This record gives sequence, structure tokens and C-alpha cells, in this order.
Amino acid sequence: MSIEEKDINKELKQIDKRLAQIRQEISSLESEREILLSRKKECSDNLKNLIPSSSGGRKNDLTVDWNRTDFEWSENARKILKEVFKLDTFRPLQLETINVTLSKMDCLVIMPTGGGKSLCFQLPALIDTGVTLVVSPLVSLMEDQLWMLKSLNINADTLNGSSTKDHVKTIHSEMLDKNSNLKILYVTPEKLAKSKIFMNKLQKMYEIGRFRRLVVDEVHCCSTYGHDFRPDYKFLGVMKQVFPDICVLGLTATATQSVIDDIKKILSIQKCILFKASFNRPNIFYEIKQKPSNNEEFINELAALIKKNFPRQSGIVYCFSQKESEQVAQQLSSRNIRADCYHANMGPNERSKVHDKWLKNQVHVIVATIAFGMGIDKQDCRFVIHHSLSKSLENFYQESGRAGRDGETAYSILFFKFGDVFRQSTMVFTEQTGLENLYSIVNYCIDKKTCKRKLIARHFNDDVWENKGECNLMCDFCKNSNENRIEKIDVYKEACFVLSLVEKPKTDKKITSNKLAELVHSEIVSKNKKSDCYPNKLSQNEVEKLILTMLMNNYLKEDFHFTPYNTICYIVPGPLSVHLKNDSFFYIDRTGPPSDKAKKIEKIEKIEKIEKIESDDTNELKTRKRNWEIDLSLDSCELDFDQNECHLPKSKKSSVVEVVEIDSD
Ligand SMILES: Nc1ncnc2c1ncn2[C@@H]1O[C@H](COP(=O)(O)OP(=O)(O)OP(=O)(O)O)[C@@H](O)[C@H]1O
Repeated sequence: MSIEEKDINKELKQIDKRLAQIRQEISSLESEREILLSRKKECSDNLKNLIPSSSGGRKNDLTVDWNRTDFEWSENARKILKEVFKLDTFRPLQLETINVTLSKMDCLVIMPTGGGKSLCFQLPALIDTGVTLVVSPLVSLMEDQLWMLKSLNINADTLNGSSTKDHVKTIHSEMLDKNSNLKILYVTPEKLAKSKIFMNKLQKMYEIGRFRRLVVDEVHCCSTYGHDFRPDYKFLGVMKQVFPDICVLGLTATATQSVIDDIKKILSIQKCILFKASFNRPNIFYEIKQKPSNNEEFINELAALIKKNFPRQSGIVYCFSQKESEQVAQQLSSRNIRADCYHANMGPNERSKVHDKWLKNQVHVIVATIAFGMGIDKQDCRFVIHHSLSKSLENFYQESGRAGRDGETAYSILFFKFGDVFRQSTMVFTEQTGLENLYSIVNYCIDKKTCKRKLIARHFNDDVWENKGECNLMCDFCKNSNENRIEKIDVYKEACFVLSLVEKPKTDKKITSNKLAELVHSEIVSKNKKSDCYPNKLSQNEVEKLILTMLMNNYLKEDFHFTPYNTICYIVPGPLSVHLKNDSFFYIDRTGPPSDKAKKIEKIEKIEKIEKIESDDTNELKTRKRNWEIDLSLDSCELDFDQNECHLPKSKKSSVVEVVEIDSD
């Protein structure tokens, strides 16, 4: 080959190489463009919410107009609240919603679980003449509400798949009878979508002016972006076309902007008044725990946790699959915990039997899949433990929100492990925003430098909560922030090594997440034996965190392959991987040793207290000895040995004070 030919070939190779780089850059720029466009949309939506609306009130400040008590129905509403519902005051946004819907305007209400959404349509139904139609996704939900309404002497009924012919006939005639006292009619979305006869009756009810209001409970079920999409909810889109004069009231506890936008579009209520309550559940303590990789060890830890922290207290353990829920229920039972499982594959009778036993405290723990969901209203559920990762932060919020509905302190504990991310991703990757949603909960689990409440608030765009809401040491980050020192470590070298492994795997075979973590960790250990090549000395957990952080940042990507038996997920370079090479740093957080301040905790004093107490039956004085371990590193703790507790002044309620009763009789 001539020198000239060699030069041309060399140049061709260089051009090809550069073209390949440009292709990658274009693809990464395109991904970045997507991310920026979506962020731009979010920002302009937020901006729109801040701009004064034409009605004069500010959109974010609608409560100013709608919490008035001088509407023509105001006096009656307060009377009904007290006399019929036996309640003293409205909860946040209840009065506003009632006023909007009685003004015949469309309204969308987003309130956390247990916030009191039902009253927002039940009370107006009693003020208006005519019938309020409530679309509700579950028969059990409707039945619970009917039972409650009947106990308050409110005339309500339901039509669903199991209604008898006679019952259907009675309801149809009540719908059209001006003298009937039927106030609320519950139906499933299927009934609306599939029964032409029912739609016909509704049409007639509308024509005679008895169709007052359409209430869509759990309205997020309309949206494919939501976590409970129900195809028949889509049918509700026709309601505004067929009944243009009725007002719509949508209620949900799901609040992401994309779901809200979607609901408005589907129901044709773009101009509705939107009320969004704060999502903060101040009484829930949020905690993430590392899940042991050995199953036996994990179950022992789980059982010990339940026995020690929640003896005789109701709770739920959420599992990944039906099989897992059966196994865990059995494993907890064999460790003397009254546990029963609940999942969609069990018959309706069996399910309601388990639910009933739990409600009556005959079962201590329900071990369930997400089938144990909507309509769970046990006020004193004290803990929700996630045995496995939820599908999204939204699912997690709903699931953990089933604890502490009575307002008393309750606990949300999520056991997290690297492998669970990929188990979940193979299930959700086919959903429209499945992976994006999954990464929101992964971020919640691996972020060790932010208050858990703040992370949830940010996800729900809950500005009020994020800026003003105090956590009051009710999450593991805030509680331990004195004890743990979080440091940022630069793992650029390790990140480049991760990328090199997935760019060209040694065996030409693609790499799974577990294999990748294993290879990276063993490389760090073996290189460090010869020379201190990787001074960060990342642990296995930290390597896993590095991989997840790279995944969240689009430096890595999951690549799914179907086999005849299952779906396999490999790790490949992500759309922004080329940027890593241009950067010179990549940080992850490391939980460091306790700070000096926190070390004081170890300064524990033991106190023995002998006291005389009166025996209940004989009135004789008897002696009782109690031992306490108290951290007295904070000066002047006033200790008050009253009853069975040792009280500290409120001002001393700091995470570095621990009071433990170690023995009493
Ligand atoms: N104004 C009020 N004052 C006191 N208690 C109330 C008030 N409004 C509702 N409640 C009570 O709060 C509890 C939860 O109400 P409700 O079932 O309507 O909540 P929800 O928002 O529909 O929750 P979920 O989304 O979980 O169904 C009920 O026991 C209800 O009686």
C-alpha cells in the first residue's frame, strides 16, 4: 500500500471515529434536550399557578375567596356538619371545596389519604335537591361508605355488577322520582361505561333536573401516568359532552403535575378550580433500612423489629409479589407473629375475611401486595413496613400513608437493597413512565443527605410543605443528623471504571447489575492490595450506590431482554455517558463516623430508682425498683419519674438524648 493510500485510510479511520463520537454526542444532546423540555414544561406550569387569574383571586391563593362563610348555604352547611355528621370543624380545604361545588363549578381536589375527601361531596349532596352520582373504583369502598352513611341516616345506594334485578329497578325508578329522598348514588366506572340502560336513565334524570353533580373518587384512575390506571375511567370523558350542565368534582390523593394535567384533559375540566392540600403527614416517621442479602437473616430482623417496636400494634408489611407475601406471612407466623397474607389471587371472601380479622385485631400484621390498597381505613394502623421496594414514590406515599390515620405517631420503614431495584424495573419498564417513577423511589432510598419529608414534598411539587414544613425529627435523616456525618467523596475514577466495564465487557457478554457491582468491588479490593489505587476503598454497598447514582444521572442505562422464561436487565452506557469523560469528578455521599458532638451519646449514666407505690387491691405500700439508662450529656435535664415514663423538658427533645427504661416491675 502506497504512503498516500495509508494516509487516506488513516484519515478515513479518524473521520469514522469522530463521526461515531458525534453520533453519541447527538444522542446524548437529544436526551438532555428531552430532560430540559420536560423541566421547562414543569417550570412554566408552576409559573402559571403563580400568575393572577382573571377572576381577580390568585390561583394559588384560592382559599382566600372560597373559605367564606356568607354563601346562601353556609349556615345550613355548618348545621349539617354538626347535626348529621357530628363533626365540629372543617378540615383544611373541605369548606373551600364544598363552596366551589355548591357554586356549580368544576373542582379538582388533591388531599392526602385520610384527609377527609368524602365529606366534600357527602355534605353538598344533603344541601342540594336531586342526586349526586359518585363514581368509585371499588365495590368494597362503596360499601364502607354506604355503611357509614346509613349509620348517619343519609339516603344513599349503589349500583354495581352484583346488584339484583329488583334492586336495579328500584334505583332506576328512584332516580326519576322527584319525591324520592335518594341523595347519593355510587356506581363503578364499569357500570357507566357498559350499561346503556343506566346511561339512558341518567339522561332522563338530567333532563328533569335531578342530576346534580358528578363526583369522581380516586380520579387519578383516569390517567395512564397514575399508579392505578383503570381503562373504564376513560369513559368518563364523555360525561361533560352528554351532560354539559353538571358540575364535576374529582378527588384524589395523587398529585404529580402530569397526572393533574391528564385528568383535566380527560374529564374536559380544564377550567376547574384546583385545590391541593399539603401532603405532609407530620405524625409518620420515615425510615430506610438496609435489607440484608441473606433472606433468613432478613426475616429474623423483620420479626425482631415487629416484636420489639410494635408489640400488639396493627401493621402492614408490603411485599413485591403474591408468592413473596405468602412466604413472608408464613415465616412471620412461624416466629410467633399473628400474620396473614392478602393478595389479588385470593377469592373475595377469603380477602375480606383476612381484612376483617385485621380490623378486629385478631391478626397483628397483614402481609400484602399492593392489592391491599384503596379504602383501607384502619385508624390505628401503627406501622407500614416495605419488605420490598415500591414501584414509585407515589405508590410508596400511598402505601405508607395507611399508617397513623388517627393522627398518632406511626412508622414507615422501607427495607432497601440494590437487587430489588432491578427486580422491580423488569416489571415496570413497559409502562409509560415506569422507569422514571421507579427511579423517584430509588432516589428517595439512596439520598442520605436530605430530609425524607423534603424529598417527598419535592416530588409532589408541594412548595408549602417543602419551604415551611418542619420535620420535627420525624425521619431518619433529621433524627440522626447529629450522629452521622455525611461526607461527599469523589469517585470519578471508580465511575470511569464502571463505565469501561459496560462499554466493552471482557467476555463480549452483556453485564447484569449484580455482576457489575461484584466486578467493580473485587477490582477495587484486588488493586488496593498491590497499591492504594482506589483510596476511597468503597464497600460493596457503596459500589452499588455508585452504580445507582450513575443510573439516575443517565450515565448508565438499563437494557431489557426477553427470554422464554423471564426478562433480563443488563446495564449499558447511558445517554449522558460521554459527559462523564469530559467531567473530572463524580460524587457520592458517604456516611462518616459520628461527629464529636454525637459521640457524647456514649456518655450514659445508669440510674436506679426505688419507689414506694400503693398496691391496687390492698392499698398497702410496696417497693418497686426501676432502672433507667439516660444520656445526661446535655446539662440540666430535668428528669421526672412520673408513671411509667421518664419525662424530659420539651426543649431538650433532641436526638442526642436517649431515655430507655431497661427494667421495671
Ligand atoms: N372535618 C372533619 N373532622 C374530623 N374528622 C373528619 C373530618 N372530615 C373527615 N373526617 C374523618 O377522617 C377520616 C378519613 O376521611 P375520608 O375517608 O373521607 O378520607 P379520604 O381523604 O377519603 O381518605 P382515603 O383517600 O384514604 O380514602 C374519616 O374517619 C372521617 O370521618
